Amino acid sequence: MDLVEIKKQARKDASAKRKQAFNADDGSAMPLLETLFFDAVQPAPQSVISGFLPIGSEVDLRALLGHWTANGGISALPCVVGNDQPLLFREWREGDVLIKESFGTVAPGEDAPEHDPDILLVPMLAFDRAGYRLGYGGGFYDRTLEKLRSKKQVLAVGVAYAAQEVDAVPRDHHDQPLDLIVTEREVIRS
Ligand SMILES: Nc1nc2c(c(=O)[nH]1)N(C=O)[C@@H](CNc1ccc(C(=O)N[C@@H](CCC(=O)O)C(=O)O)cc1)CN2
Ligand SMILES: Nc1ncnc2c1ncn2[C@@H]1O[C@H](COP(=O)(O)OP(=O)(O)OP(=O)(O)O)[C@@H](O)[C@H]1O
Repeated sequence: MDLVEIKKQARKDASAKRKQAFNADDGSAMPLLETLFFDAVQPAPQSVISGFLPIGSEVDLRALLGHWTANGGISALPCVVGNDQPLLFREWREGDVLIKESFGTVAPGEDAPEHDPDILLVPMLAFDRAGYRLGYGGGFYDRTLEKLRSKKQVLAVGVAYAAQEVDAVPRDHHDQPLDLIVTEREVIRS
């Protein structure tokens, strides 16, 4: 099997596992993840934190991002510019109008200020303890982290249910490792 096939199978397995974890969650997972994140990272007040709005069984960061903006911080969401382009990030607070993009995601409109985030909360299907992640396969976060890391210091934080851990994510040369992974159970530093 080549890497593309291996990744495809891994995505299928990971997707099923994530759905299970999502369905088993009694509502306690996100508050636990949020507390672990803020305790571990202690973001400077001026930090821009990017998250994402959940699709399917992804972790739901809305409360975390809402608490950050309620405390005076800036939260941002990813915007897809093109299939082979890095993501852009635009400021967002609860209640702001969102526009539909391809891939079943929504994003802030062009009137929302653009930011290069200092801390990126990164969605994933699966992760391993070395800090590697499996996404949907668009390569969006790999491209985005490569670009941002060449410009400034950023902290890439993978967020997921603990059950999404695997022994080793199949690795490509362009895969950008995460600095930190936070689940409802623990913080993993790679
Ligand atoms: N919530 C969220 N927003 C995000 C991402 C993400 O992974 N999650 N992205 C990360 O790059 C970017 C959008 N890119 C995406 C690329 C592919 C798929 C995708 O393949 N979606 C599945 C449906 C998944 C589901 O419903 O569980 C599909 O279309 O089959 C989604 C987003 C930016 N915004
Ligand atoms: N830095 C990069 N420059 C050019 N192409 C890239 C880069 N990173 C990834 N790609 C391309 O993106 C595609 C998908 O990569 P990969 O399987 O690692 O995605 P993923 O990490 O699962 O997805 P995502 O980051 O969108 O959640 C591959 O075809 C790869 O060639």
